[in-house]
Amino acid sequence: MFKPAFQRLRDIWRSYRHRFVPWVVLNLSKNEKTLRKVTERCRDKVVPDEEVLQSLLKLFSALIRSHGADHRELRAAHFTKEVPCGEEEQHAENPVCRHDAMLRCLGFCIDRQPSTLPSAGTGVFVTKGFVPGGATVAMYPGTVYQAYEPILLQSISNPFVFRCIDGVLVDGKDKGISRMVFRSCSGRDRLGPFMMSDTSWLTATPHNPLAVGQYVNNCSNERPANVCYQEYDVPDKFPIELYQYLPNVNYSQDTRRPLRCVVLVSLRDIEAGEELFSNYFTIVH
Ligand SMILES: C[S@@+](CC[C@H](N)C(=O)[O-])C[C@H]1O[C@@H](n2cnc3c(N)ncnc32)[C@H](O)[C@@H]1O
Repeated sequence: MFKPAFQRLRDIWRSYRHRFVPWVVLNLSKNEKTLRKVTERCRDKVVPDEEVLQSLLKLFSALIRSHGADHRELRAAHFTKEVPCGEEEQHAENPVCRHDAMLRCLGFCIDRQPSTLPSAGTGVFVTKGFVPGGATVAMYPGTVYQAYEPILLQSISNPFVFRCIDGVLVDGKDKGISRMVFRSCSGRDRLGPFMMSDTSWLTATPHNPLAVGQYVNNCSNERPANVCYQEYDVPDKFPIELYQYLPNVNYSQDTRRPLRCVVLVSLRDIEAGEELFSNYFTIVH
């Protein structure tokens, strides 16, 4: 009698698609109507991986072009003494340029701002343009831990640990030990001149403007979800020079599987000024 009940409980717990423990445990009962139910794991993807890939390639290629163009323009200006020495790097890292690239390529901009929900801290908003349904709106940055890898220290009081459907964890906290781990793994994986991940999501001005998905707040009965999480494994054909914009890195160098990223996809059209809300609880039957 006891065993089947226990097993049922264990199965329900394991079937939670995404868990931000312990916030989920404390808040699930208040927001039961917001549970997202999916009948099969493979049906959970709102858009095909190829569409996610095309959006990322479009944005990252524009970012790399605008970065190069900034450098060229500034170098020229520098020679004609229009730009004082030392400002070149500053301009090339200009967030306005990156947001322009995003607006041109994807048709919208997103950014962090204080949430519209009381006591929910920071949230993510569409600040310009228009997001059509089915668009890749944001990325969830962080260190990727396989299900069997230890994360105990990093997970203590950490509301940014995201659990994928297969038990892979992504630690998106930009402070403390989580920050140190990300920076160290990112430095380790550098391939000659190529950076294999982007550490700038740890700052207020990420080079990849999509990499703020860890700040998206949970929906409520009054504020339904307008985005959802979707796993995305980086394919072999991903251009090596564009890895520098990926905000994820494997905790272990020996991981023998494609790099796991998590993207947020829009569930409907979203207008400028709207806050993004995801669903922290999804049950896969
Ligand atoms: C992944 S973080 C999201 C970013 C967070 N808003 C911040 O400023 O750090 C998850 C935490 O955000 C807060 N949060 C998310 N959704 C919320 C909601 N609907 N109402 C209140 N707090 C929320 C909770 O504190 C939760 O532990």
